Amino acid sequence: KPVAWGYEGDIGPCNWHKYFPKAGGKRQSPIDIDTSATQYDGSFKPLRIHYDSHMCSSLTNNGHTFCMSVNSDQCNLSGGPLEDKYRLLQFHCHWGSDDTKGSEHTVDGHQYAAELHLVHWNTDKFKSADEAIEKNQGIAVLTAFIKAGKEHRGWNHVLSHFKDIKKVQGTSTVNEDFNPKCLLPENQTDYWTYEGSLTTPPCHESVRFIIFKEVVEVSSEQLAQFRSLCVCSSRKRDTGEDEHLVDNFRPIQPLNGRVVKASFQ
Ligand SMILES: Cc1cc(C)cc(S(N)(=O)=O)c1
Ligand SMILES: [Zn+2]
Repeated sequence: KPVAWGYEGDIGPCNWHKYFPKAGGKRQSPIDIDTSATQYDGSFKPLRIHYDSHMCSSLTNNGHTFCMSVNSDQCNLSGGPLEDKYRLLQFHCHWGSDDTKGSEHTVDGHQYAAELHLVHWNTDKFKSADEAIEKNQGIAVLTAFIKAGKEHRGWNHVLSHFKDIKKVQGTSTVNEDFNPKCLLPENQTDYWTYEGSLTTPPCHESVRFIIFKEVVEVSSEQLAQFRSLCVCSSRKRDTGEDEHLVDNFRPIQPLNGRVVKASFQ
């Protein structure tokens, strides 16, 4: 029977380690990026992000976030700090109950309104994503910070399916021409990178994070749509309304001597 976990109370992040021991490990995510302590690495090749848009995908509410699964072998990531080729598996976001919080990583202590994770698995070293998710160098997550500002037209292609996944385990098939590359910032040469973990249980220490410096803008109304998703517990609050999925970000974790590299000076 899977162990329930969440973002508040007894099943919250402070207790994850009791059932998911990796959560108490030495290379956990997210972290604060202290820009005065990052180290420029001039050896990185250009990031190669090749996604096609004819990929069939489905959008699911897994009770912790929305997850757009992708099953195209044409969506690949390589270069930058990566030694191998990685394939896009899914993307999802983390957000907060208002625009002042929501990202998992922070920059010089600043928290953004949300954070996009494009999750890829190492197809050179492993035979399946399920295997890669547990292994060092198995996963690479392209990460973009999101702040409230002007509307983002690309995000509407995802948000338009939210009505089908309001309830937990709701799934919607997405067959339109949608290329998630449009969700990334224009500047894809300036990023920070470090070795960390899945930011939700089981918190496997298998992730290379690549975090773009440029912040993406979406409108406050679009952010409010993120918050409209309902959680798996969705136990009725005393007001009787469904609980909304809010603050699904993990607090920052100890750096434990890790160095965050920068692709820019
Ligand atoms: C549980 C989990 C699985 C995957 C593939 C990715 C993550 S995250 N939030 O670190 O991107 C979490
Ligand atoms: Zn994530």
